[in-house]
Amino acid sequence: MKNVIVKTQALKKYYQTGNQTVRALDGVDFEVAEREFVSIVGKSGSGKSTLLHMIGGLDTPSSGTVIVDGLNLETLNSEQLALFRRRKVGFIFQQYNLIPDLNVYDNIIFPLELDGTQIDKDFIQELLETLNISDKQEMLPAMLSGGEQQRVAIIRALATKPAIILADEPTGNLDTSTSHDVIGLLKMLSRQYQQTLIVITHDNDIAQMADRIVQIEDGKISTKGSDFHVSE
Ligand SMILES: Nc1ncnc2c1ncn2[C@@H]1O[C@H](COP(=O)(O)OP(=O)(O)OP(=O)(O)O)[C@@H](O)[C@H]1O
Repeated sequence: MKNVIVKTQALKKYYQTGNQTVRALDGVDFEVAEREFVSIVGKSGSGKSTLLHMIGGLDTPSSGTVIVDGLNLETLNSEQLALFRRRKVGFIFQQYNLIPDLNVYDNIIFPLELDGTQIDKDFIQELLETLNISDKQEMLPAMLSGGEQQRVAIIRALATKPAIILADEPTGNLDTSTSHDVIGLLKMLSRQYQQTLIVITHDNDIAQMADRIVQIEDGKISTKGSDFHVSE
């Protein structure tokens, strides 16, 4: 039995808009094992991003518990939560969120500098080479294609050596073949560096690349056809 690195219990997130309550998450019990690659699928508005935000400590639950790598996020103050986000988790979003005025290399090391962390230059060069972008490290993001920008965002997420990578529609802006390449690389790197990978996707082929697919429906983990194991 593998160690559980992410665990949510009776997790709820309700949003109040006017006199309407949106039950974005409505009782989610969810576990991810260390080094597992899980894809999260479900219709638009089903609660996928909300779940990822809770796991990443980007937002707080209405009720329920989120435990990541043995830390109950509820018990962390805002400073500890910021450290948790910077050190434990690597985020990759559909929008690459690169800083336009910084070149590729400086974008990658930006979170490390923010955190005052020692920069492992060899590791960054290895990532740049693996993702075939080392010749572009002095370029500004605007000079890169979408796929290249997303590869930079992936390196930036991996550079801090986080235990968990959380990716929200990371290939939503890319064509199908680039998307599959990018996820293939992400999967390979997460294996290589023994990271846990959670990816939200609308793309069935990408979902199938995971060890396990979890389906969210109306803020709950769907019981039909979900949580099945695609591979060992
Ligand atoms: N800040 C907010 N205020 C009010 N409602 C919100 C807020 N954030 C999300 N919601 C609502 O919560 C529900 C779940 O949203 P969420 O973004 O988690 O869905 P999703 O499955 O990620 O959708 P998509 O695939 O379109 O990104 C939706 O009905 C959404 O409108």
